[in-house]
Amino acid sequence: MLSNSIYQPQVVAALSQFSSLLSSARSGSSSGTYRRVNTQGTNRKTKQIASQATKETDEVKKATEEYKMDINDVISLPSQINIQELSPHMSLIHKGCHVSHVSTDTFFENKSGLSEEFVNSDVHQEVQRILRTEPFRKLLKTCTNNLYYQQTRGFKTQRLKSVGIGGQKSDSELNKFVNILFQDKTSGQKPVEGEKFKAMLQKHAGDHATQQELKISFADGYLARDPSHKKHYFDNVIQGLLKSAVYLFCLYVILKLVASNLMGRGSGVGGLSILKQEPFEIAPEDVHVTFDDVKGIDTAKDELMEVVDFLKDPDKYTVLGAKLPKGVLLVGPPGIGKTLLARAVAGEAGVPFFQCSGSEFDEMFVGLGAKRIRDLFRQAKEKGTCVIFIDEIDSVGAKRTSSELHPYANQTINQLLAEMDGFSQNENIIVLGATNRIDHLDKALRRKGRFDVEVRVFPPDLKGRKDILDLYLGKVKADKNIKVEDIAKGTTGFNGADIQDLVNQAALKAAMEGEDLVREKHLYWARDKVLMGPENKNKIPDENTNWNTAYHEAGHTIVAYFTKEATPLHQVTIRARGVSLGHTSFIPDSEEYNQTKAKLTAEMDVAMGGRVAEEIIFGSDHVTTGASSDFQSASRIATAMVTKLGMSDKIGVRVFDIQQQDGGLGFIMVNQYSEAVTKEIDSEIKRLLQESYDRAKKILTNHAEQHKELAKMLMKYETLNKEEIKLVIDGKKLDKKVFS
Ligand SMILES: Nc1ncnc2c1ncn2[C@@H]1O[C@H](COP(=O)(O)OP(=O)(O)OP(=O)(O)O)[C@@H](O)[C@H]1O
Ligand SMILES: [Zn+2]
Repeated sequence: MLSNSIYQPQVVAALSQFSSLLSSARSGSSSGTYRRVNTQGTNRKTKQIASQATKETDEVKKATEEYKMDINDVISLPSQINIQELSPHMSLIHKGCHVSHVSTDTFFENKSGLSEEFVNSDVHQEVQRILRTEPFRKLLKTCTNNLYYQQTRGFKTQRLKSVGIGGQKSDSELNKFVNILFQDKTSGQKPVEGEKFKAMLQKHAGDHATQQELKISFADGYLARDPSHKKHYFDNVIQGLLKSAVYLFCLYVILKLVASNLMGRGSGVGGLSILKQEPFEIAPEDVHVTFDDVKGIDTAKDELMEVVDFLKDPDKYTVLGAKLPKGVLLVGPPGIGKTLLARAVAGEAGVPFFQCSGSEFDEMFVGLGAKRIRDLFRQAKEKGTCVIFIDEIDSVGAKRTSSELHPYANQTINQLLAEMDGFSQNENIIVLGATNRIDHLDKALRRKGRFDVEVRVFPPDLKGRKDILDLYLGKVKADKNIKVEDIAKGTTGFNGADIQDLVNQAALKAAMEGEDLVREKHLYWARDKVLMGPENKNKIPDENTNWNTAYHEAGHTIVAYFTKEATPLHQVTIRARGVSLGHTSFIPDSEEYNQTKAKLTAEMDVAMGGRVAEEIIFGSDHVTTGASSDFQSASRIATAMVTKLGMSDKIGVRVFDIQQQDGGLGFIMVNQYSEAVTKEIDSEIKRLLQESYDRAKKILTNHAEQHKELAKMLMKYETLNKEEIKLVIDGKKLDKKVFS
């Protein structure tokens, strides 16, 4: 890619890890309370909210695009009003949030208040009725949110506050406006002021901007009359007041606690009854998850089978005197399904489930973390047989500290150890702990009788990803012809949460396109989005940049096409996405568990293709900065080949622990080794990169015509799939629908 283009497994893995990190950060529970979990998972909730938000903006966008209303329609609105016609009004209002309003007083002299007759008139009633209907209010909410947003940003604060939805006009002004426009229908009079309004518009014929503002004012007038907006506004006020009250209360509690600690009263726990929180338990009937819902991590599932069996029939084990582990550690990166597994254990066994997160035991106050642990285990013990799940156990069970600064940090962990030691024979409690940093855990936690079993959860392999895809595609309306295996091949490094997200994104896209089924193209689209961020709607407006991108990407493509060991091409595009201007993507034929020297070399050659192409076409003075990430990945491969993988004959198989102090940019810092060795390593890396560059150059020189043709086609069609790439390279005619 220009800047980001090549899907390398490592990059994919890093990216997917990053995205699940993000999602777990977003969905992280607030500390201080045991989470009551529903089986949908917290991530799901965040996603729902996110998709809701997209929908609303889209609706507003659509309304904005649809604005085609003739002014005559606006004026006769009261008699033939319907929701479709109102949507454009909303868009006007939406725009109205940004443009400056023209005061209605400027246009109408009549300044009397709203008459009683008018309030009782059919017209008014009808407008009120429609304003209260659901679709309209939904749109309205988006707009009001926008207004409140402006308010919080400090724009026009006072004025907006004084009118709520009404924009910049005061309430009485708007009353007047409505009154002027809609004459009492009962008297049979035509809306005379409507005529005035029309005349006013005609007066400004040709001055589109003023007309627009007039219309905005008009639509505004409608809205200001609906009391429900005020309610919305006051709801916000009330919410604000409530919030302040809560803050004040918290402040009071904290001050009180600090005071009681300072005065040496109580143990520091006694005074905390006010903060006491009962852990939430999830009843067996609420834990709907079973092992069938967990795919792609079969080894971990198998290992936990034993635990389920024990929970189901403890006597079978205890009769023989067999002891099952009290604690099982689930170890693996975020988003891989550890929480899901734990829930499935409880679900399969049909026993109560307690879930909490290690971060909830943070030592806010002396002894509070330990107390929470005690509470949790007390409740669990009352149940007899159950599963306790402690997510992020590293944050409670991190290595104990002897630091003067954290004299109480050990209390929580000691309490946890004591509780686990204290299980008696008839308490069939299994504690599952999840962590992705096992080396951070206190050794004492992993001793016999505590968390002495470790279940490693690995990212799903090809079959695993296919199973997870099947699972989630089964939950949406999907095209039966989707080649799921191909998608699975193209999602190396994705974990369960990523795949769930991918299917969800694809379904959203399909819905947005008005399709009846989720199709393969939506899944690929979603994959690219998950990997590289959202697509830029428009082409980069600069022709030169586009040509540069086209040659650069075509360069990667040609080198990949003519390099035997390179990963097969999937598609090439010059449509910008996230930070990249274009990219070339690849999908391996089969899952790669190991990389050969030839494959790594091919990967470097392909990475070089972009810059080499720029140099050949535009000359060495006109190469761009867009190849930096290509170089970065090539350098990383070369460095690893020389220092870690024994793939340089000159250096041999010795592994060098090189400290890269530049975040892996490839400009390495070598420690501990003699200057001669350092030099040799350096020159080997340089040689590998140079050879790669030369190979790429040779391919592009030999296939100059095809390279140029491919760039041309990219300029024309923006995106080419592997079949189309082949057609172009084979010199066949390519004729496909041109993108807008
Ligand atoms: N193997 C899987 N099979 C099916 N769905 C999965 C799988 N892995 C993850 N998911 C989906 O992703 C969501 C998030 O996964 P989960 O919370 O279990 O991951 P985790 O490993 O516990 O991550 P974290 O460390 O961030 O808590 C799950 O609720 C589930 O919907
Ligand atoms: Zn590139």
